[in-house]
Amino acid sequence: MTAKRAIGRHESLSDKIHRHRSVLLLISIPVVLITLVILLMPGASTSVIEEYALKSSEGGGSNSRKYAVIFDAGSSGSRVHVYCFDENLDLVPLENELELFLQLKPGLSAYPNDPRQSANSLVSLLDKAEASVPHELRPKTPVRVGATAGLRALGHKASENILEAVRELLKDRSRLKTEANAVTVLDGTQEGSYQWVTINYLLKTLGKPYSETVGVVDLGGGSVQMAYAISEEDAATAPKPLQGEDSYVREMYLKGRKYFLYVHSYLHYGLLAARAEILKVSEGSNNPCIVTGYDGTYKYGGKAFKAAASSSGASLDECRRVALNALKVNDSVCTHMKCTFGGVWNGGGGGGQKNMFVASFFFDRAAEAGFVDPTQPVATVRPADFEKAASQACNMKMGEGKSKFPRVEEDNIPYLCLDLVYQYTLLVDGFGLKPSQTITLVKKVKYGEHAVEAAWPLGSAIEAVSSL
Ligand SMILES: O=c1[nH]cnc2c1ncn2[C@@H]1O[C@H](COP(=O)(O)OP(=O)(O)O)[C@@H](O)[C@H]1O
Ligand SMILES: [Ca+2]
Repeated sequence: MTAKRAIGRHESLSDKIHRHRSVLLLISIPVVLITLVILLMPGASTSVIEEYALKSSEGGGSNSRKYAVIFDAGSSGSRVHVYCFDENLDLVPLENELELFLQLKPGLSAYPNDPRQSANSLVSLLDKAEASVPHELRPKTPVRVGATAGLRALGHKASENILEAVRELLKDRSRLKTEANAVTVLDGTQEGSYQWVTINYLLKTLGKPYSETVGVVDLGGGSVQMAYAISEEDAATAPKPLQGEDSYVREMYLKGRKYFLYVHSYLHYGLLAARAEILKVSEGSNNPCIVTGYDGTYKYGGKAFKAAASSSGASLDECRRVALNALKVNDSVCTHMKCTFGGVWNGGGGGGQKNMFVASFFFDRAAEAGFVDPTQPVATVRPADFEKAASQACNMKMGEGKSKFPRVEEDNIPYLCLDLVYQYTLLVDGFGLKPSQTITLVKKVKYGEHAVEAAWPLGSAIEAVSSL
């Protein structure tokens, strides 16, 4: 042992290398090989650097992230959307999705005489929305509450009391930033133009010529909106709105381009409100739109309407006549070049109306009627598909509803003929689309790998963060 140690003490470096040459060879071969591969592969080493640079700018970029919390106080329910934008105003995922989206029923207008209770119905949405915004960004994050047809129909006093209670709730319970006018009843023009911005933003058509943008129709419960971009010349000759009506054209500056947007909202012509309008036409007697065998009452906006099938059953043709009557297509004066219905200017058509993205109840009823797949975000259909489904629904008896239309909700069975006839009539006789024209029914729009709700709050969020 001692001898060996003595030898070791006097061993030179070259002796050591010689003695361990096989081990050193074993280690050095892979190291040399890896180095060679890195040096020979073009761009390999720079891609490592780029990836790092990307990561570090993402880290720094999170300071320039902007969140927005938008409440959609709709007539049939309340919803909240939380979005996060980067410095280029692109949507950035929050956890796994591009937005936080939560909803509940009923809407604020279900509590017309109790503003506090109405406002408190938003508490669970508010708490979850606020929790999804990073702590330090909350005081900088705008929160907006936009109420639509439900509060519009309640009238100024009752809706203002509810909105005041909502303002109080936000002040007491939340650290989010409430700008002046953050809690309001949206006018129909705002609602329609936000919807147009949402869809065109998600389709990445903003910034392109107006004829490459798409038009939108949004069929809510209480109101329906149509919006599409028109040429500057057409905008210049737009008729003046009637007394008390919103202007027909809005100018918007988006992604470096000026757009002239034709937009109109029809209060009382959302799907649930239109049922009442159609039942009013038959004034307390039987109605040819009600499914054969049904005898009941339809409640809407605090009023009750007789909803009873006629003894001969529902009829597509007769229901069409009643729907045309309710829309006042033929018996209202059109003082403009061309009207939709109720004496409203139709916007003149053109390239911005070529592709129509039709949302909300159009998608939902088409899915319940079975001609659209509810698991897909969009579907291409024709107005004629609504008529075809209507003819089946108008020919069935109440008891056949579940087997003929397995996806229809129980409460909607008596009104399926009415709803589908109304939707067809609104598109074709109201908005003047051809029965054979293809339209896109839309629930969500794909944006990169994700899909985002096709609803007006994104348009409002973009406006809110653009001014920060
Ligand atoms: O964010 C959304 N995503 C998907 N569908 C929505 C969204 N918001 C509203 N809708 C659709 O609109 C329908 C009701 O409209 P809403 O309650 O908003 O009436 P309103 O717009 O006339 O006030 C819902 O049944 C639903 O189909
Ligand atoms: Ca709505």
